[in-house]
Amino acid sequence: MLDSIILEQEKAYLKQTIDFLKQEIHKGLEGVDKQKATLLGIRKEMWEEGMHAIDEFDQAIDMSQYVNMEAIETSQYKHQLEKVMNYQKMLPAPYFGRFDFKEDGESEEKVYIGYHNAMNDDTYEVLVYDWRTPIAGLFYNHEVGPASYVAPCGEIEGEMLLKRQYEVEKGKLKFFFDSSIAITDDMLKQTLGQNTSRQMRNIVETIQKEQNRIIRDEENDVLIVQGAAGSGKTSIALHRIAFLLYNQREKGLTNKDVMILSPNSLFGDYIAEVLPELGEQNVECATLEDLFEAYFGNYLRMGKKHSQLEAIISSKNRDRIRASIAFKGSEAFMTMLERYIEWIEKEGIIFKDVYYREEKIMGAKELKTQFLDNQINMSIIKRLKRIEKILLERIKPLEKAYYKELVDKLENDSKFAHDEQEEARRLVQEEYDCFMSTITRFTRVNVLKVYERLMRKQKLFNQFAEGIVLPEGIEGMMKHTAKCLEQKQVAYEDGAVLLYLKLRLEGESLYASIKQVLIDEAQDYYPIHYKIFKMIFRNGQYTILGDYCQAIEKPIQASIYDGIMEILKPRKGLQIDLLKSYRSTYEICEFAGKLRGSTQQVIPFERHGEAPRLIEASSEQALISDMKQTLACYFEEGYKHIAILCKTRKEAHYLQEIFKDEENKNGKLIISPIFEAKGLEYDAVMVYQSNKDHYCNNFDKQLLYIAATRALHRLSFYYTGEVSSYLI
Ligand SMILES: Nc1ncnc2c1ncn2[C@@H]1O[C@H](COP(=O)(O)OP(=O)(O)OP(=O)(O)O)[C@@H](O)[C@H]1O
Repeated sequence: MLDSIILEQEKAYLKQTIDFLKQEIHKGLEGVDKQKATLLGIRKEMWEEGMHAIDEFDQAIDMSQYVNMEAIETSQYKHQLEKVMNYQKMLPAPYFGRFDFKEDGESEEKVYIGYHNAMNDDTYEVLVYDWRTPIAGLFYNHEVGPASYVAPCGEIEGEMLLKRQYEVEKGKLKFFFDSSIAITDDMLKQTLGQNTSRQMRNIVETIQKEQNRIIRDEENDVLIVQGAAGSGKTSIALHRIAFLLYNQREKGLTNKDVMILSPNSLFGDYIAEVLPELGEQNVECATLEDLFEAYFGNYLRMGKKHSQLEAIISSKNRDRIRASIAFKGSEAFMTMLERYIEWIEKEGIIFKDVYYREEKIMGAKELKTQFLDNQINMSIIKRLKRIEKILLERIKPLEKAYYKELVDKLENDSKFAHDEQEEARRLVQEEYDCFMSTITRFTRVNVLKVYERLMRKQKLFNQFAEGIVLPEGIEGMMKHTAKCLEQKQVAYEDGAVLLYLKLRLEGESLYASIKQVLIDEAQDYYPIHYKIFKMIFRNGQYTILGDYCQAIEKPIQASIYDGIMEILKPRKGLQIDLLKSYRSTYEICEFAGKLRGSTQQVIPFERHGEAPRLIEASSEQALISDMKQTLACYFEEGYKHIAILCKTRKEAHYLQEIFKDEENKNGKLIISPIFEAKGLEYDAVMVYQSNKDHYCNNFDKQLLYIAATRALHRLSFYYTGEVSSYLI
């Protein structure tokens, strides 16, 4: 009886909300049309009043009024349009949750939570609260009982009397339940049980308490999140952006002030839908390679991260490559680079007396004094540019005199039968070019050459290496690097060094306006990268998300985050660990736990499925045939995104050829090396050739961990010979 009354009440509220939304959409669309007409009118008038031909001061003042009016109207128009669009999006399911909250000393309030606010502008009644409002935080943070939240006016205390979740589809209430009496989170289980899609989905309706804390944190300038595979790090990053864009809009934060540093360019595509789904515009997603390009343009290209990983996995020299990468990214090497930069400043630039024709313009000593006079902390390159400018200023009168002298001379030369002035200009230019080529020998710095010099000159290198433990085979590494740099071949790890040197020598920040930086797959970066980020995003707050167990080219160490705070030096910083994993079934998660090279226990979400399978085959042919059979079964079971993961790109090409006809109209088959699947997920994963020879050391184990944790529902390993000992 009581239940049916509640059901009727809920149905009535849903109808009331939908009616309200429809009415507002209708009104809004009319308003938008009118505003559009007004705006077009203003723009037309502006044009007719001669905006295109302002030459009087008064006219400019008149015009500025039009410009202001136009800006106000445009902003109102955009706002109105946005509201209509949000309401349209809300129509099929205006909210997904509710709680009843009784603030101390006030009456009880029903708070419905949805993707956006729905407020009656006449009565100020809020029918639905945006999930990002302060009060909505209660929904994610509290069960029934005493509860409080921080509103702009301070902490509000009270009691949560009821907490309810809804499934509304196409405007119809399908079901709802009170979560205070639910033992397991049914809604989350249902969501996680679905198939994955090509693109990442939002998790607004089921954000967990520990995730919510990170999404809503506004206190810390640097927030480091260490989380197991599938703990929701990437999802959190995107929801955090949506939260910050909503809550800091008034402080002026826009999508242009936010940057995601992603592991590869495909990743940007994978997450592209989430922010628009949440009603926000996408933010820029860049890789380290993109940052490099922004600074070096077309002059230089750096190698891709994937090529680096491929080299490590496939090369016989993998230990040497690993050692070189680790060293070039280390604090120790940066100390050396700093010593080198100091040396360049003090001794490395050889100034020479400068002459214009015969006349001395500036002596070497004066040049050096000018250069070292650095009261406003200018970068080396800027100071050199300043010197270049001074020198050019000084030769200007001499050039003029020279030009005059030449014209006179040519005019008096009866044998000269051409245009004297043109000839004089040519000769002055010639002299100028000669002057420039002399001074630019010390006023211009080529970063590539600077780095190459360090790698080529052993004595110089040793001078800066004092007290630093160098890796074995350093001479070979230097020679190899110098040779590559000479040929303008920049490996991924050398790209970072060049970027570091460029930023330090030039001191230019192209991204100083970025206020929020989100770094995903943080375990892939070295101290040098964080120093680079600090220089590039000098005004940014950072959210750094990673899992040290998903490193590929370096050993598993929980300490990888230690240096980050030191480098970024936040006023306030925090590291949070996420131990619960949501992506995979309980069985897959447990299985993957064995591969996770850490003592940190991961807590699987209680969603059960088939245990991962190890399938032995007598030959390669049999193995492929087994895989084909399983693939067909997986498609049959309704899985839509299936991946075959292998160790190298070469294997991936081989498998792509073999499986080229296996594409299924019911789903998609993706074949890739494990390192390319990082950060992504599939309904089912099959791992090719997971025998002992293929996966034999700790780094291989890390690859297997990444592979296993990509699977949501099904996981199987195929091998011939003996299975890798890590899997049993
Ligand atoms: N609160 C949640 N509600 C619903 N789904 C969730 C929740 N948290 C995580 N998920 C789901 O779990 C999966 C893993 O999330 P995500 O990719 O963000 O994790 P991750 O920590 O970045 O993983 P990895 O380190 O493996 O890249 C996704 O399918 C995501 O939708």
